[in-house]
Amino acid sequence: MSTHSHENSPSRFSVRARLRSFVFAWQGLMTLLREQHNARIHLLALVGVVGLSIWLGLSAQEWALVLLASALVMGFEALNSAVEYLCDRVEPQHDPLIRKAKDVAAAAVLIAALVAAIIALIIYLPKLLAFL
Ligand SMILES: Nc1ncnc2c1ncn2[C@@H]1O[C@H](COP(=O)(O)OP(=O)(O)OP(=O)(O)O)[C@@H](O)[C@H]1O
Repeated sequence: MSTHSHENSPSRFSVRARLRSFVFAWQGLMTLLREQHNARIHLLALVGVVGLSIWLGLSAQEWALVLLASALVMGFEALNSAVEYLCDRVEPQHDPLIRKAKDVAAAAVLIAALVAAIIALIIYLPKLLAFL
Protein backbone atom coordinates (compact mmCIF):
# COMPACT_ATOMS: atom_id res chain seq x y z
CA MET A 1 0.00 0.00 0.00
CA SER A 2 1.44 3.41 -0.86
CA THR A 3 1.67 6.14 1.74
CA HIS A 4 0.27 9.62 1.28
CA SER A 5 3.16 11.55 2.77
CA HIS A 6 3.01 14.16 0.00
CA GLU A 7 -0.46 15.16 1.20
CA ASN A 8 0.85 16.26 4.60
CA SER A 9 4.43 17.37 3.95
CA PRO A 10 5.17 18.39 0.39
CA SER A 11 8.49 17.01 -0.85
CA ARG A 12 11.28 19.42 -1.75
CA PHE A 13 11.33 20.85 -5.23
CA SER A 14 13.44 18.68 -7.51
CA VAL A 15 14.29 19.30 -11.16
CA ARG A 16 14.64 15.54 -11.64
CA ALA A 17 11.09 14.92 -10.34
CA ARG A 18 9.72 17.67 -12.61
CA LEU A 19 11.51 16.09 -15.57
CA ARG A 20 10.01 12.70 -14.64
CA SER A 21 6.53 14.26 -14.61
CA PHE A 22 7.19 15.70 -18.06
CA VAL A 23 8.25 12.25 -19.33
CA PHE A 24 5.03 10.70 -17.93
CA ALA A 25 2.95 13.40 -19.63
CA TRP A 26 4.83 12.76 -22.90
CA GLN A 27 4.11 9.02 -22.53
CA GLY A 28 0.43 9.94 -22.08
CA LEU A 29 0.53 11.96 -25.30
CA MET A 30 2.07 8.99 -27.16
CA THR A 31 -0.58 6.62 -25.70
CA LEU A 32 -3.27 9.05 -26.82
CA LEU A 33 -1.97 9.17 -30.40
CA ARG A 34 -1.37 5.41 -30.53
CA GLU A 35 -4.69 4.25 -29.10
CA GLN A 36 -7.25 7.01 -29.71
CA HIS A 37 -8.18 7.53 -33.34
CA ASN A 38 -9.97 10.80 -32.58
CA ALA A 39 -6.70 12.21 -31.24
CA ARG A 40 -4.94 11.34 -34.51
CA ILE A 41 -7.70 13.07 -36.48
CA HIS A 42 -7.37 16.15 -34.25
CA LEU A 43 -3.58 16.22 -34.74
CA LEU A 44 -4.07 15.99 -38.50
CA ALA A 45 -6.65 18.80 -38.29
CA LEU A 46 -4.16 20.88 -36.29
CA VAL A 47 -1.54 20.47 -39.04
CA GLY A 48 -4.17 21.60 -41.59
CA VAL A 49 -5.20 24.54 -39.41
CA VAL A 50 -1.59 25.71 -38.98
CA GLY A 51 -0.99 25.40 -42.73
CA LEU A 52 -4.16 27.33 -43.58
CA SER A 53 -3.33 29.99 -40.97
CA ILE A 54 0.17 30.52 -42.38
CA TRP A 55 -1.26 30.72 -45.90
CA LEU A 56 -3.96 33.24 -44.89
CA GLY A 57 -1.53 35.28 -42.75
CA LEU A 58 -3.48 35.46 -39.48
CA SER A 59 -2.90 38.30 -37.03
CA ALA A 60 -1.35 37.59 -33.62
CA GLN A 61 -4.79 37.70 -31.96
CA GLU A 62 -6.26 35.35 -34.58
CA TRP A 63 -3.37 32.91 -34.11
CA ALA A 64 -3.91 33.02 -30.35
CA LEU A 65 -7.63 32.22 -30.70
CA VAL A 66 -7.07 29.41 -33.20
CA LEU A 67 -4.33 27.80 -31.07
CA LEU A 68 -6.39 28.20 -27.88
CA ALA A 69 -9.41 26.54 -29.51
CA SER A 70 -7.22 23.71 -30.85
CA ALA A 71 -5.62 23.16 -27.44
CA LEU A 72 -9.05 23.10 -25.81
CA VAL A 73 -10.31 20.39 -28.18
CA MET A 74 -7.15 18.27 -27.85
CA GLY A 75 -6.93 18.78 -24.09
CA PHE A 76 -10.54 17.70 -23.58
CA GLU A 77 -9.93 14.76 -25.89
CA ALA A 78 -7.08 13.69 -23.59
CA LEU A 79 -9.26 14.05 -20.47
CA ASN A 80 -12.10 12.18 -22.21
CA SER A 81 -9.72 9.30 -22.94
CA ALA A 82 -8.50 9.32 -19.32
CA VAL A 83 -12.13 9.01 -18.15
CA GLU A 84 -12.65 6.13 -20.61
CA TYR A 85 -9.58 4.25 -19.34
CA LEU A 86 -10.69 4.75 -15.72
CA CYS A 87 -14.25 3.65 -16.48
CA ASP A 88 -13.04 0.53 -18.28
CA ARG A 89 -10.89 -0.36 -15.24
CA VAL A 90 -13.62 0.37 -12.68
CA GLU A 91 -16.50 -1.32 -14.53
CA PRO A 92 -15.96 -3.23 -17.77
CA GLN A 93 -19.59 -4.47 -17.67
CA HIS A 94 -22.46 -2.33 -18.94
CA ASP A 95 -23.46 0.17 -16.28
CA PRO A 96 -25.79 3.21 -16.52
CA LEU A 97 -23.51 5.48 -14.47
CA ILE A 98 -20.44 4.49 -16.51
CA ARG A 99 -22.44 5.34 -19.61
CA LYS A 100 -23.27 8.77 -18.16
CA ALA A 101 -19.63 9.38 -17.14
CA LYS A 102 -18.37 8.53 -20.63
CA ASP A 103 -21.14 10.44 -22.41
CA VAL A 104 -20.63 13.57 -20.30
CA ALA A 105 -16.84 13.43 -20.82
CA ALA A 106 -17.47 13.14 -24.56
CA ALA A 107 -19.82 16.14 -24.31
CA ALA A 108 -16.87 18.25 -23.12
CA VAL A 109 -15.06 17.45 -26.39
CA LEU A 110 -18.21 18.16 -28.39
CA ILE A 111 -18.70 21.59 -26.78
CA ALA A 112 -15.06 22.56 -27.42
CA ALA A 113 -15.23 21.25 -31.00
CA LEU A 114 -18.43 23.21 -31.75
CA VAL A 115 -16.92 26.44 -30.39
CA ALA A 116 -13.68 25.76 -32.31
CA ALA A 117 -15.72 25.32 -35.51
CA ILE A 118 -17.52 28.65 -34.88
CA ILE A 119 -14.18 30.41 -34.21
CA ALA A 120 -12.82 28.90 -37.44
CA LEU A 121 -15.83 30.21 -39.38
CA ILE A 122 -15.46 33.71 -37.88
CA ILE A 123 -11.73 33.89 -38.66
CA TYR A 124 -11.35 31.97 -41.94
CA LEU A 125 -14.62 32.59 -43.78
CA PRO A 126 -14.16 36.34 -44.46
CA LYS A 127 -10.55 35.76 -45.57
CA LEU A 128 -11.53 32.89 -47.85
CA LEU A 129 -14.47 34.86 -49.31
CA ALA A 130 -12.12 37.77 -50.02
CA PHE A 131 -10.23 35.47 -52.41
CA LEU A 132 -13.36 34.95 -54.53
N1 LIG B 1 -19.33 0.03 -19.43
C1 LIG B 1 -20.24 0.76 -20.09
N2 LIG B 1 -21.50 0.87 -19.59
C2 LIG B 1 -22.43 1.61 -20.24
N3 LIG B 1 -22.20 2.29 -21.39
C3 LIG B 1 -20.99 2.21 -21.93
C4 LIG B 1 -19.94 1.45 -21.33
N4 LIG B 1 -18.84 1.54 -22.10
C5 LIG B 1 -19.19 2.34 -23.13
N5 LIG B 1 -20.45 2.76 -23.05
C6 LIG B 1 -21.18 3.64 -24.00
O1 LIG B 1 -20.50 3.59 -25.23
C7 LIG B 1 -20.00 4.89 -25.59
C8 LIG B 1 -18.65 4.74 -26.23
O2 LIG B 1 -17.75 4.25 -25.25
P1 LIG B 1 -16.26 3.80 -25.58
O3 LIG B 1 -15.56 3.52 -24.31
O4 LIG B 1 -16.32 2.72 -26.59
O5 LIG B 1 -15.68 5.09 -26.16
P2 LIG B 1 -15.09 5.30 -27.61
O6 LIG B 1 -15.87 4.53 -28.61
O7 LIG B 1 -13.65 5.09 -27.50
O8 LIG B 1 -15.49 6.81 -27.72
P3 LIG B 1 -14.70 7.92 -28.47
O9 LIG B 1 -13.75 7.22 -29.40
O10 LIG B 1 -15.78 8.69 -29.17
O11 LIG B 1 -14.02 8.73 -27.41
C9 LIG B 1 -19.98 5.68 -24.28
O12 LIG B 1 -20.09 7.08 -24.49
C10 LIG B 1 -21.17 5.11 -23.56
O13 LIG B 1 -22.37 5.69 -24.01
